[in-house]
Amino acid sequence: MTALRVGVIGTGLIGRDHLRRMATVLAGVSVVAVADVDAVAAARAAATVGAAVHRDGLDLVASGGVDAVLVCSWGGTHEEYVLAALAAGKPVFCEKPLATTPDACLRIVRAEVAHGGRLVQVGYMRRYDAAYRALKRTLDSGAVGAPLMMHCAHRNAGVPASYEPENTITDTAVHEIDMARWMFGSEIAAVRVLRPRASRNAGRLPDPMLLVLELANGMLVDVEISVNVRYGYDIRGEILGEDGTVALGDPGLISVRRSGQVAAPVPADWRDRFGAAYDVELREWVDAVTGGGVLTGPGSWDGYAASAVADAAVRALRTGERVTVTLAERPALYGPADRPAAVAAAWDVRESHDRTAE
Ligand SMILES: NC(=O)c1ccc[n+]([C@@H]2O[C@H](COP(=O)([O-])OP(=O)(O)OC[C@H]3O[C@@H](n4cnc5c(N)ncnc54)[C@H](O)[C@@H]3O)[C@@H](O)[C@H]2O)c1
Ligand SMILES: O[C@H]1[C@H](O)[C@@H](O)[C@H](O)[C@@H](O)[C@H]1O
Repeated sequence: MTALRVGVIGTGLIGRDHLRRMATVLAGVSVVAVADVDAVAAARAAATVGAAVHRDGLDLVASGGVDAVLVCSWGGTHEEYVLAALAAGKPVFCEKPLATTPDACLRIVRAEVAHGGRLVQVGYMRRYDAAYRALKRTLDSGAVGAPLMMHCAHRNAGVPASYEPENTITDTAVHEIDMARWMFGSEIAAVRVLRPRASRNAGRLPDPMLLVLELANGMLVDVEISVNVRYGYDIRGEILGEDGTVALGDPGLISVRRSGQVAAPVPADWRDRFGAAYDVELREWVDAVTGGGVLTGPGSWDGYAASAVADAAVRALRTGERVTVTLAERPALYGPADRPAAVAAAWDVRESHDRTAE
């Protein structure tokens, strides 16, 4: 079998990490081209894998030698490259966010629908993380009963100086927004943002904050966002069900007991915490693209829905009000919204009780 020939646009932190992954971890894929507005960064990254450097991203997408594209540039540039890949009929894996506004995401959704089949996957890697997958398996088995609430924390040791206040939602909380839709098979209907006093490390950022997501199925998901905790990268989640709870475990591989204390390592950053998830994510994407092209990962619709919720949350942050989320009509291409069996069963029972009581 010939290897999938991939071009990577954006050779910053995650672009280089995916480059290394495709060159040294995954089979059946070869990075043949890179592009970056920073020509020095592009040349340096290309040299690590023996890839060609393209003048710009659009030139890379159009290249006959590139079968599929990875978009790892800044969020504001994603739309142009994803639309170009769709126009060329090439599969495209786009790092989150799919685009920076719901309208831009909808333009991608419409272009994909016009193409007539799924070509886009968005880099929401938590869906590939062993711990989140175990959480979902346990939930779907019915072991803790119908879910009522989920408590999450998303803590970054720090963020780049370029981080704008709304990036705490559009770049950071957007992972929990996607995760909640996937975990519970329900859209998010409304959002609120609460803020305690700011951390002395906050600078000009709204740090920390608490998002409260109201799901269409009646659940609440709360998310603490802290982007300057200094001590490491800390991702938490606990689901409260009607019959029990299930939580993400400690990601550290070891714990040390010494001098009357227990110590365990905290991941340094997202590469440390989610490295294995990115491996699975890209392996499944390469397998799907080379094995007939049926993409099952998060797609354009998911990217759009996450962006619509993030947009509402940014308004909630600015106004202090509860903001409802209104989604466009879901095209048939993306199938029916997922409903995990346990959730569907619980709500069907409740609806029939409600009807009996009337
Ligand atoms: N899934 C995750 O957990 C995860 C983790 C990190 C970053 N990301 C996402 O990946 C993207 C990149 O993040 P990063 O941390 O690697 O940023 P980065 O700043 O380290 O790298 C971005 C690169 O894109 C290049 N670039 C900017 N505009 C370009 C353009 N028009 N054409 C080509 N190249 C361009 C920059 O020169 C830079 O080298 C962002 O959308 C970010 O949200 C996702
Ligand atoms: O781009 C990064 C990345 O998406 C990480 O997974 C997230 O924890 C960070 O907050 C964000 O800035």
